[in-house]
Amino acid sequence: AMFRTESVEEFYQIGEDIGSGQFSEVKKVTEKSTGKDYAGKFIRKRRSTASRRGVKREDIVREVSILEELSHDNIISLHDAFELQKEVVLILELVTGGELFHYLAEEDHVNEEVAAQFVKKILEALKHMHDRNICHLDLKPENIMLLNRNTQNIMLIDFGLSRRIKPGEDIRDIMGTAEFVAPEIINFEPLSLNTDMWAIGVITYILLSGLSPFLGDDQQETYENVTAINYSFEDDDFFSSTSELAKDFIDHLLLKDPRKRATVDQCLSHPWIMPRSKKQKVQRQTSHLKLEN
Ligand SMILES: Cc1ccnnc1
Repeated sequence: AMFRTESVEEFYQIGEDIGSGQFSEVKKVTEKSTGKDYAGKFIRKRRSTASRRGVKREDIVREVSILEELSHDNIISLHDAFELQKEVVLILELVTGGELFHYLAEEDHVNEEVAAQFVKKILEALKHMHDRNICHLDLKPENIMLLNRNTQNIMLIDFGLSRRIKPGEDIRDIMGTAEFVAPEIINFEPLSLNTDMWAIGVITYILLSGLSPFLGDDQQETYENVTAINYSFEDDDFFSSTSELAKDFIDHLLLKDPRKRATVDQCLSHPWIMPRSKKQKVQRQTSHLKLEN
């Protein structure tokens, strides 16, 4: 059996809230036998098929089996799992550097050198997944945590929507957060590893400018902006110092046809991520933080 059925409180001391999701709460927990701290993700089980609250047991089993298959420095590791009557508790590696989202809120936008390092780390974690035919399908700043404030070291933390993509199998039913979903998700067309690459384009755009490329006044408007690929770098206040390399990187990801988007390997060898010449390196550095005076 995948889940222990003893009481989690017998083995872990439950601490304070450190995060919450739609149907889950994350609390700091301490393993009694070792004194080590972890993150306990308490996921409410769906009580009946008619209900829309809670998570289907099979979806929790899928998240656990994907977490067990992955092993990478920038992907959260699973230490233990318990099943109680109303909920499942995943004991996850504890990350305390805060969400990339909150870092962005304080930093507004980051200079290209720093942004490129962040994106490279996210791409390395994503490569580990894509090489195993696993796609995340919910990449967004909230699901990316900082290991600590001063490095670009990140951790992917939430695999609730992740799927194994079997060749020929058709996945159409996933719906992540409007700002980050690819056109094929909105149009209920088949999803693929390339669906994650769209989200990398959106996250990079936000890292560089602090703006969300497709965000509208409501979800409907956001969806219209996404399906129309309605984004630009024209807003001079935010992109005047952005390099052509960075714009080229994003333009190869925010493409309607998933097959035309750069793959994770192509992104890792793009000159914005892996500058080949002094000139390309300088291009990345000349974009500077417009320091608010
Ligand atoms: C919120 C969170 C999740 C997983 N690990 N640490 C913190």
